[in-house]
Amino acid sequence: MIADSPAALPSQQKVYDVVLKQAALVEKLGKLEKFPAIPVTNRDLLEEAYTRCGEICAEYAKTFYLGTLLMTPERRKAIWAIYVWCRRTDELVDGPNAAHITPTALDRWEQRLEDLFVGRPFDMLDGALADTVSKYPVDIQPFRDMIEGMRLDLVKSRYKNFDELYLYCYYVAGTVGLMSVPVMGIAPESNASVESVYNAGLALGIANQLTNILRDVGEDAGRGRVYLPQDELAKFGLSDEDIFAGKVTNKWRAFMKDQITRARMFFKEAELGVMELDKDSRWPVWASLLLYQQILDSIEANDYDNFKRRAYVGKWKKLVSLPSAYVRAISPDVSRLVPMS
Ligand SMILES: CC(C)=CCC/C(C)=C/CC/C(C)=C/CC/C(C)=C/[C@@H]1[C@@H](COP(=O)(O)OP(=O)(O)O)[C@]1(C)CC/C=C(\C)CC/C=C(\C)CCC=C(C)C
Ligand SMILES: [Mn+2]
Repeated sequence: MIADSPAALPSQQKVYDVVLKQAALVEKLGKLEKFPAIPVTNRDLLEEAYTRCGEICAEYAKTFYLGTLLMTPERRKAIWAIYVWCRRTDELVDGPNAAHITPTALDRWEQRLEDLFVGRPFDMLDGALADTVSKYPVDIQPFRDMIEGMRLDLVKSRYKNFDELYLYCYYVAGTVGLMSVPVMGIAPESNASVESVYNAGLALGIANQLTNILRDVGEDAGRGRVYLPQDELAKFGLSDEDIFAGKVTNKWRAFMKDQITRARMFFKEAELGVMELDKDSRWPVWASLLLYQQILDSIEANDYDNFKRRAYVGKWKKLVSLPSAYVRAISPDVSRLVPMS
């Protein structure tokens, strides 16, 4: 779905405005070139902060961490800093202290974000991100929007239709694409428009989150949450009761097939953008794309039982995906985005 087409959902149009703003920022600053870093008084402390970000990343997301090792040292550190901020944001509503998190706590977290963007970090991990955002054309809006997604999680547990769900997925995951593209960089030889590459990054985030949602249906239901479009459930003769009953029926299989098809469409949209990224950033992105897509295959292999069985990608499959991602990353004949006229 082209986000600026008349058929696009209202939330897709709203998110596309953010994409255009991000792309304009890059064009204003030159094609993803650095702008002057804020002065750092203690370089050792900053290096220590980045190292800690790398350690956290390795602890929580081993495969992804391995992928980042192929990026240039500067870019890898920046991606780690962004990863850690996202992880900490998600932990606020999903971590051990989640029960104590109030909208006020999220307001305070947002204030810290505003401060770090003007060079006043609260702690050393914020310091790493402050340094990153001063070096790359990363805008604050996707970060604010991710916090907005966490706010939504505090008050909302049902989604009327895909329009509402799309906006949620943008907030918690599409934003990650918009934060990462300016660091990963667009290949100097790319003819694609900046906004089309951002759009592909956004699509990868949406695809990943839709996949997460489909994998975690049973787990989320256990917490009273249904991240599935209510109108689409109804179309297949299903309701919340069926989700809580957790029985795999033919209606459920048919519904799931539809949802998986949509997630795959977003992956396809994302694939077009990967080859436009800077050469050394492509491999980790391909790796994450291939790994996440395999979760969808695994849901199918489980005969759509995402109530009691958790779809996962085994160690060997993960390992095999890495060289396959590498081959894609270096092969020039993968379909590319067409330049905008
Ligand atoms: C052109 C092109 C294709 C560029 C690629 C752009 C790019 C790098 C996109 C990344 C997309 C991505 C990895 C999105 C993350 C989506 C995600 C799974 C979000 C999760 C949200 C909350 O969901 P939930 O609570 O339901 O999930 P859990 O049960 O908690 O798992 C998140 C957990 C939000 C927090 C996100 C992160 C911690 C991931 C941050 C990742 C990065 C900054 C690095 C991305 C880089 C690469 C190379 C993949
Ligand atoms: Mn989470």
